[in-house]
Amino acid sequence: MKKVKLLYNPMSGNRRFPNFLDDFIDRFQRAGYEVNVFRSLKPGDIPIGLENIVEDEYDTIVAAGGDGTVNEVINKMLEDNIDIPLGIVPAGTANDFAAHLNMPFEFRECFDTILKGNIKEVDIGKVNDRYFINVCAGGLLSTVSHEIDRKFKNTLGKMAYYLKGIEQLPKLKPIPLKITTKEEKIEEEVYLFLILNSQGAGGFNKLAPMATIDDGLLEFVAVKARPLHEIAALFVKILQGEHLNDKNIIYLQDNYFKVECTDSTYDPHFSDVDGEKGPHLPLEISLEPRKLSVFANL
Ligand SMILES: Nc1ncnc2c1ncn2[C@@H]1O[C@H](COP(=O)(O)OP(=O)(O)OP(=O)(O)O)[C@@H](O)[C@H]1O
Repeated sequence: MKKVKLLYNPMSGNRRFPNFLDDFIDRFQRAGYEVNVFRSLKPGDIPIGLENIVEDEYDTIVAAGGDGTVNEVINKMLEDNIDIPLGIVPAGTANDFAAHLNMPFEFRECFDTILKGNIKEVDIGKVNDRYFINVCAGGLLSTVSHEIDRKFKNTLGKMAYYLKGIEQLPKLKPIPLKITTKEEKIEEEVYLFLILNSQGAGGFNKLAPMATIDDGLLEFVAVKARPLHEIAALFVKILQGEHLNDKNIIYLQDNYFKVECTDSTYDPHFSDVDGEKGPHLPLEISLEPRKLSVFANL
């Protein structure tokens, strides 16, 4: 008999996933699977659900939650060399990575998509010693996801990110950055920078319209620190995915970036990694090509 391990975060998104547990078990059992379920009881629990997995014990792992939950799952899988295809159920708020894989947002349809078994090998980013699936960011807006009250996020969904973002605009503070890739070195003051594996983050789904998750490249997008009236129009362009040629944008593609703050007195806050708090600058970011097998609807 085949075996599937489901790990779910009951607090992700609008908390609806637990209502679909019976549907999940029903569909997988009918497809000939024995189902093993792990419920994350508290923040940081997810890796426990993948402890001591024996090689060949499972045929499929399914993670139901947002990007933060998926991040915890893939970190544990890659650290422990668990080479089992991963299905992602977009039960979070933004679900940027699942959106890029075109996974259906209706849960039952998503279960069926996983059962269809279309597997894709995807690139995985690494920031310092942690893996990320989707994004590593810093500056304005990147702390939004850490500051949003969970209730606010659960009720308002993606809108919560936008509202919190607007609330942060008056706090705009440039970060003096040095960005080093294999090819070039750039020094520039920026308000925000993102290093993306897929096309979007935080529900902005066209931040890096050229990105694909198996091209061996990460996309660096930064907004230069300029007076607000100069960059106001840029935000509309960003929503439409038409910002890459704008003079106030830095856009790079590479598989390695070093991001440093050039002013030692400046506190660059924390970075954001897949919507959760990440390390302080400096950041050393690399890409591991086609490192993980995931179920996709592409
Ligand atoms: N039982 C739990 N109760 C509260 N928080 C949890 C629990 N299990 C995991 N977490 C925490 O939830 C966070 C991840 O949330 P997740 O990203 O899945 O949902 P989201 O924030 O709603 O969605 P998205 O990241 O797509 O916007 C992680 O910080 C994780 O440690």
